Amino acid sequence: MSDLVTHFIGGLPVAEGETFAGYDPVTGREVRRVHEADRSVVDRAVSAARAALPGWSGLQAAERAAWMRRLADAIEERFEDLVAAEIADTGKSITQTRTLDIPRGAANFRSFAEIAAQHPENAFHLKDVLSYTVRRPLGVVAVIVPWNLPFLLATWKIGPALVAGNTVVVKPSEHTPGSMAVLAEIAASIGLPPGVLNVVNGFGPGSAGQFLVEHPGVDAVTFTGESRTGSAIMKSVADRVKPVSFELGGKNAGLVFADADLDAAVEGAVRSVFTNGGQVCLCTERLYVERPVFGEFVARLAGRARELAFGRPQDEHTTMMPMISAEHRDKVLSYYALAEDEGAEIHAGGGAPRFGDDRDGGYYVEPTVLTGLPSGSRVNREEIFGPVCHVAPFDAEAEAVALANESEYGLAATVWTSSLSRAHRVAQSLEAGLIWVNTWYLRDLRTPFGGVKLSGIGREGGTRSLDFYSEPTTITIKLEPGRAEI
Ligand SMILES: NC(=O)C1=CN([C@@H]2O[C@H](COP(=O)(O)OP(=O)(O)OC[C@H]3O[C@@H](n4cnc5c(N)ncnc54)[C@H](O)[C@@H]3O)[C@@H](O)[C@H]2O)C=CC1
Ligand SMILES: O=C(O)/C=C/C=C(\O)C(=O)O
Repeated sequence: MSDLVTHFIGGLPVAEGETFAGYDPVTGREVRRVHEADRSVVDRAVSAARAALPGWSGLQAAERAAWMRRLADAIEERFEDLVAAEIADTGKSITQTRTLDIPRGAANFRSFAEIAAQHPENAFHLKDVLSYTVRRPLGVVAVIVPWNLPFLLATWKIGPALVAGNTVVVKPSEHTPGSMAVLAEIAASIGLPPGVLNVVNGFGPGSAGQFLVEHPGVDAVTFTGESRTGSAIMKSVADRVKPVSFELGGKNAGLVFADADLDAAVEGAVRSVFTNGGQVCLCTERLYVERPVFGEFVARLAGRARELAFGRPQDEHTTMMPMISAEHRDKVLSYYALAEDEGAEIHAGGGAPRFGDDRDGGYYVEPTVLTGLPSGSRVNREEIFGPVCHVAPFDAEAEAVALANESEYGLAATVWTSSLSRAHRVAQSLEAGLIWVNTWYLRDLRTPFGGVKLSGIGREGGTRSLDFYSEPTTITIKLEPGRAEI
């Protein structure tokens, strides 16, 4: 990827529009310029996707699946370029990028190629009447994604949208255009038909994001990001009643029971609170720990938080990454200050680290462990999206469930216990779309993925993705005259 990022329209790079700066989160230095799409560039991208639609949707599903496998193979051939692009944009550690972000991108294409083969079509044959459904693509799909898992999240939507016969226009986050620029190069290099995958860059409101979702040639919108943004997008597509699939914010709870394997629960909490700098919608920000093990759990979690390593992304031992931007770092630090104002006790972190080198210009914050706040405090209610959690004690299972459910969000939850019946009972009582027991972020791409309440609308994953990205049409044929119509 060069340090000038262009759009990708109709199979070609398009260098149009003003440019804006991109910054290295590790040092805060400007490292790239990105073209911003205005309405006319967005219009060209949507027109290119529209023009490609008949040819692409007219392919046999197996032919589209073969393209998805080719994309996955080509991603693996350009693996290190994608790793470098993702690290340059986000400051993620090389270990995480090599084991999670980029392999998941290839898996997103490969797995939907397989899942498409199993997508159900129904046929009901009553006496003298045959009813069956065929699935048709929605048309041109707008894919709007955030900066925290740029490649993983974009491909999670592009794969099923394409395999279902749609064409797409992707708008990556303004902070992280790099890996989509490499994917565009990959698509061109394998000869993916022009216009099937298009990429436009820019911001959200008043820029490429808003122009894209509002465009009358866009038939559906899939979005991952903040709940408020989901709500804004919903308003802008309401007039045309476009289908939306939203995976939004979270304020995820983790419940640790006294009968849990405490070593596993502490290590699980380290992963679920601090992975990706806490910048994953699935991260745990509220922990509830049964009182007999509360003190030990807090001390051990705080100790592990202090051990996390703020190295350079390229150092394989690095375990803490910077926040994505100066603005987001300031937002996270404002919550650290708010926690103090609200009366929290800080067991680890609470500020920004100093390095004495060029990383002092970057966007780092300390991994932070808090206690002592009431459940109604803002720190316990609002999504912070940083490496921070609040830990509170509980005395009874029902109390723990009630505390976990005391949230406007309902994306994910974790339960740590050695009791099988408690695991099922509690998991079935939690108001969240995704519940992990004695683990966190263990993914099977065939399962439904998404949240309840402010955390989203609909589910993607497995055939649920294909359900969203296609429309069933029911065809009913009267085979014999004389049957009464209903
Ligand atoms: N839960 C989650 O998955 C995520 C939550 N966040 C939270 O959101 C806060 C804001 O971060 P942002 O990057 O601004 O997230 P965001 O949700 O506003 O942006 C995500 C994507 O939506 C686009 N967008 C924004 N407004 C739009 C609009 N009106 N129409 C169409 N596209 C639009 C953006 O350009 C970006 O590509 C963060 O501080 C963080 O707390 C951010 C990223 C992911
Ligand atoms: O699909 C996954 O594995 C992860 C999804 C994570 C998000 O949607 C997020 O952090 O926004």
